[in-house]
Amino acid sequence: MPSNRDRDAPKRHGPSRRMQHQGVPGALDDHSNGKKRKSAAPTNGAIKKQKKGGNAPAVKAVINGGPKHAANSAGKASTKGSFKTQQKPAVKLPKKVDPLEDDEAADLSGDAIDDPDVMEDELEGIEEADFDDLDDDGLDSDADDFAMAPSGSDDDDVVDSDQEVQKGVWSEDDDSDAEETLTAANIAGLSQKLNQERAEEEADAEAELQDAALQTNIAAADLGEDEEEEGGKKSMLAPDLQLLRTRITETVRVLSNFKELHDPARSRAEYTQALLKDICAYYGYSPFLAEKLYSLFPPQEALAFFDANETPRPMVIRTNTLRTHRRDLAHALINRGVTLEPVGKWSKVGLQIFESQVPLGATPEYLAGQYILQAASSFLPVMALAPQEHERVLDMAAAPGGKSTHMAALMRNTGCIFSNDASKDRSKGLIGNIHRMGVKNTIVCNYSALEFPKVMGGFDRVLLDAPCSGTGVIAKDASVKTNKSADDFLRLPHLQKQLLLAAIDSVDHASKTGGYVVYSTCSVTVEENEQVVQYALNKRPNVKLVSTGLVFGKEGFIKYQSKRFHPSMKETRRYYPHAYNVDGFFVAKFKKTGATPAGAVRAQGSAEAKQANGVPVDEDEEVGDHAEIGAEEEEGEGEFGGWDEDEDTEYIERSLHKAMRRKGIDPKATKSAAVKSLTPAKLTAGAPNGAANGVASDVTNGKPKKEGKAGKAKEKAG
Ligand SMILES: C[S@@+](CC[C@H](N)C(=O)[O-])C[C@H]1O[C@@H](n2cnc3c(N)ncnc32)[C@H](O)[C@@H]1O
Repeated sequence: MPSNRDRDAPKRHGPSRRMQHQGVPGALDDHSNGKKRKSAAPTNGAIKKQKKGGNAPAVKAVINGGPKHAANSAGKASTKGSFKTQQKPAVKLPKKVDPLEDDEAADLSGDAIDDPDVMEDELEGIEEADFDDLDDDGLDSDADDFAMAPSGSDDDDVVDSDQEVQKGVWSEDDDSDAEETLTAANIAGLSQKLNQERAEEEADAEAELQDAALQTNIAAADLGEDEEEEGGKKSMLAPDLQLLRTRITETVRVLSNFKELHDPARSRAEYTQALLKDICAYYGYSPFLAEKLYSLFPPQEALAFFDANETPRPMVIRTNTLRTHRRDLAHALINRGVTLEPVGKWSKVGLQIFESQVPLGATPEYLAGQYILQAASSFLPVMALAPQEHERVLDMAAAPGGKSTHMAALMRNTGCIFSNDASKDRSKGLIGNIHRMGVKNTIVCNYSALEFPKVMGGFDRVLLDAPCSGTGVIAKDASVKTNKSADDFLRLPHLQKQLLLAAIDSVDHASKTGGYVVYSTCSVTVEENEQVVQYALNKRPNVKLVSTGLVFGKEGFIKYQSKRFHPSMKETRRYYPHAYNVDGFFVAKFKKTGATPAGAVRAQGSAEAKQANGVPVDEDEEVGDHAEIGAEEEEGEGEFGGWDEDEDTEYIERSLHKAMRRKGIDPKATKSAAVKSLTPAKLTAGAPNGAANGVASDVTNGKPKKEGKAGKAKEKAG
C-alpha cells in the first residue's frame, strides 16, 4: 500500500461526516434546527463556559483526504480514544493543543468503549466505580420512554415521526424555555465552526477543481505503477493518489453513462475491472472484498460508500432513561464543555457529540450510568424490537450490552431480559454495563445461542444481533478491508442461519403482546442479511416479515445479481454510512404466526450437537434462488426443517466448486481452503457455556485475540 495515499487525496466538499447529522437526512434534519442555530446568540452560562475554556478547536474540514488506513495503518479507526469534533484527518494537520489528547483521556473517553460493534482490545479498563451507591433514583418514568414503549400493538408503536416533528427535537417539550436555552448553548460554537469549515473547504475545492481540470484521461503509465527500471526490475513506486482518484472518478462517470461516454474499444467489464483495481489501490481493500462491496451499488453510489468508510461516524451517546432525562443530561454535559445536539428526530434518547473538553468515558454522568457510548445505528434493532413492559425478552448475543441496556430502559426495568452471550470475557463488559446503568430486570447467561430454545423458550420477543463480518463498520475497523475471505462469507452465514432458526424457535407465537424476532447485523453483505432471512423464511413457514417501524433506511433487496428473494424482503431495512452517516447495518423483523413443531426444534438441537463435533459450513444455494421461495422443505419435519448435515456438506461443496470455476480453477485439482478449514477445532459454536469462542473468533465482535483483554475493559465494554 502506498504510504503517501493521504497526501494528495482531493478534498471532500461540505462538512465532515462527524459534523453531519445522522439518520434521516435532508429535509427532516434541516427543519427549523439549522435556522435557530445560526441566528441565536449564546445566552447562558453554559456557552460562556465553553468560550472561557477557549480551547474549542476550530473544526478542520474533513476532507476526502484519501483513505484513512494510510494514516491509520493499524486498522483501528480514529474513533477510539478521546473524542474530538474533527475527524482524524488523513492529511497530517498542525498539532493543536487539546487536553483530550493526553494519555489518560485517550484511555477513558473512546467512543469505541460502549460500542458493540467495535472490539475493545486496546482499551485499558476504567477503574470500576462503586456502582452500588448509584442506585436507581426513580427517574425511570421518563416521558421519552413512555413514547418509546407504547402499550398498543407492536407495529404501531415504534416511532411516530410525525408526532415527533410536531414536538420538536426534544421529546420533553413541556419545557420549551429550557429547550431554547440548551439549543442556544451549542449555537455559537457550532455555527462558528461550520462557517470556518466552509471557508476552508471552498478554498480547497477551488484548488481541487483547478487541479482536476488539468488531469483527465490519465493512463496507467501516468500513475507510476509497475514502471520498469533499467535492469528490467519493477520499481515499487507509490501511485500518485491524486491521479488515481481522478481516474476513479472518471471511470465512474463513464460507467454511470456508459452508452454515451465509453470508448468503443473497451467493454463495460474492462472498465469495471480497471475501476476495481484502482479502488483496491486507493482505499486498500482486498480485491475480493472490493468486488463484493462494489456489487451492492451503482458505480457512483459505490464510490460514495467507499469514501464514507474513510471517515469516522459521529460520536453518539444514548441517554439511559432509567437514570436521567436527555435534556438534563445534555445540560450537564454542556456545562462540562461538550458541544452536542439531539441525534435526530428519529430518536428521543440519542445525543450527537460534536466536541468535548472532557473524556466522555469518564465523566461523573458516565460513571453514574446516565449514558452509554453507542453508535446511532445500534439503536435501530432495539427500536424495531420495541420490547414492552412486563415482557420476557431474550437478547441472544448481548455482550457488551448496548442493546440489552436499551431494552431494559424501554421496559422501564420491568419484566425480564435474558442477556446471553457465548463469550465469557465479553460478558464481563455486559455485566459491568448492566450494573453501571442501574438495570435490574436482566439475567446474564453464557450459552451458545444455538442451545436455545432447549435452555429456555417461550419468549415474547427475541433479539438476534448476530456475530458478523463487520462490513458496515469499516470506518471503525479498517482491518476488515483485507482480512475477510470467501470462507468467512460461507462460515458466518452458516452460523447466522442456525442462530436465526434458534431465535425463531425460542419465541412464543401465542404471546399476547409480542411474538417477534429481530435479526440484525453490522454488515452490508447480502450473504449475511437477505440470504439469512430468506433461509429462515424457507425453513420456518410459521414466520413472516413485518415492518420494522423504523422511519428511515433503505429497503432490503428482493433481487441481487441472479438471486431472488421473497417480496416481503422489502420490509427489511439497510443502513449505509454514505446514505445516513451511520454505521452500515441491517434490520429485519419477523412475526411468528404459528407454533414450531417440536421435531424441528429437536432437529436444530441435534444439528448443533453435530456441529460441536465438527464439520459443517454453509450452503446458501437454495437461499435467494427463486425456485426455492416458498418451496416446501422435504425433510422429515413436514414444512419445517432442521439442519441436515449431508445436505449442507453437499451444498457447500457445490457452492465452492462453482466459485472456483468462476475463478478459472479446476475444483478437482485442489481442495478448497474452506473445506480444509472445517476442522472440529474451528467449529465449536455449538458448545455450551462460552465454549463457542471458536466461531465467535472469526467475527467482528468475537475475535479471540481480543477476548483476553475484553475482561479488563469492564465498564468500557460497549
Ligand atoms: C454484534 S455482537 C453483539 C453486540 C450486542 N448485541 C450489543 O449491542 O452490545 C455479537 C456477539 O455475538 C457473540 N456470539 C458469537 N457467537 C455466538 C453464539 N454462538 N452464541 C451467542 N453469542 C455468540 C459474540 O461474543 C458477540 O458478543
